Amino acid sequence: MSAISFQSVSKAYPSPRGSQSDTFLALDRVSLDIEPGEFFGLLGPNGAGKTTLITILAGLARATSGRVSVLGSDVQTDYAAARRKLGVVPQELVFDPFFNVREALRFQSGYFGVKHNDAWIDELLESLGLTDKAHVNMRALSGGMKRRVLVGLALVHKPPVIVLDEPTAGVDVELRQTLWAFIAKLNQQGSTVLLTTHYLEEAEALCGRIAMLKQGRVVALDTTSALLKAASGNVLQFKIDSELPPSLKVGARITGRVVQYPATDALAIERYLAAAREAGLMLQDIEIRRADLEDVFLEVMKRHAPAESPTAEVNA
Ligand SMILES: Nc1ncnc2c1ncn2[C@@H]1O[C@H](COP(=O)(O)OP(=O)(O)OP(=O)(O)O)[C@@H](O)[C@H]1O
Repeated sequence: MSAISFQSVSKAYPSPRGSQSDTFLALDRVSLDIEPGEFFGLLGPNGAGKTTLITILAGLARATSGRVSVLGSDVQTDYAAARRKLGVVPQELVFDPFFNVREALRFQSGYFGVKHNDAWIDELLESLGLTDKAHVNMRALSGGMKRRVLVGLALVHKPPVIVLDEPTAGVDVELRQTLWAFIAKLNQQGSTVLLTTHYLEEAEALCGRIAMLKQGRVVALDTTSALLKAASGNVLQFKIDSELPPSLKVGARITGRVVQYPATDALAIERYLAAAREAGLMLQDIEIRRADLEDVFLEVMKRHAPAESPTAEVNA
């Protein structure tokens, strides 16, 4: 039985541009099965549909069509069972301003019907670096601290499946490390983790398997190592003070002074460098590195070049 199963999930919203009968497909027949114990990454550019998929998984929105289940419990027809198996760390900082941290955790525990949970709550506070904030009102916490509490709230009922929607957005390096150490430990102990993030180095380090979404469709799905292997191979990287001639811009990614040129083989790199020399360019800090997940991501997104926004009629 899958830990999380999305079967041909579509979500249509009223089209922002069109007439009333037009719909905009935020998700287009997404099918994914995440196995128990996996650390799974869901990646995609802004607006790809990641949060929509997680919102449907959490039972907070209805899919227009398709089925979603958590460890065999359908999120619509068996909502309470599915919800109990799931711990969701939402992207937005939502919290009750009247509680202090410990009270919020106790309240959430009660919501899931878990009694005498103080030992686990203490462990959560400790693991998330919140012990000295236990009696601080939620209103008085910094953004990063609130995010730690959100993680605690999601885990308070010891769910076997943990969903993290951009948990490290706006979070300092220290908390990221604490958070990942804790989540990795829970994963090693058997929890399934579904993570969305824009920090691709985090996804590369943590996730065993990755799906990439674009415009509501799954455009890549494989193990992280297979995705990395299938990538171009190497990236030539250098800095430059002048403008690149148009011929050298083809296939290159330019960020300020830094130019990155993904290449399948050494010959392509040699050719590029020779052309740069011929053009009289002064390249600085030249290095050749292995393609990383960010290179793979950009390559996949480019391969699935922008299409018209998908519009379709989907049966409710
Ligand atoms: N309630 C809504 N009504 C209409 N359109 C919506 C609604 N919620 C999301 N959308 C649209 O659906 C698409 C997918 O949005 P979603 O938030 O799922 O993307 P995302 O991949 O999570 O993006 P991000 O990385 O920016 O968080 C976007 O085009 C968004 O504008």
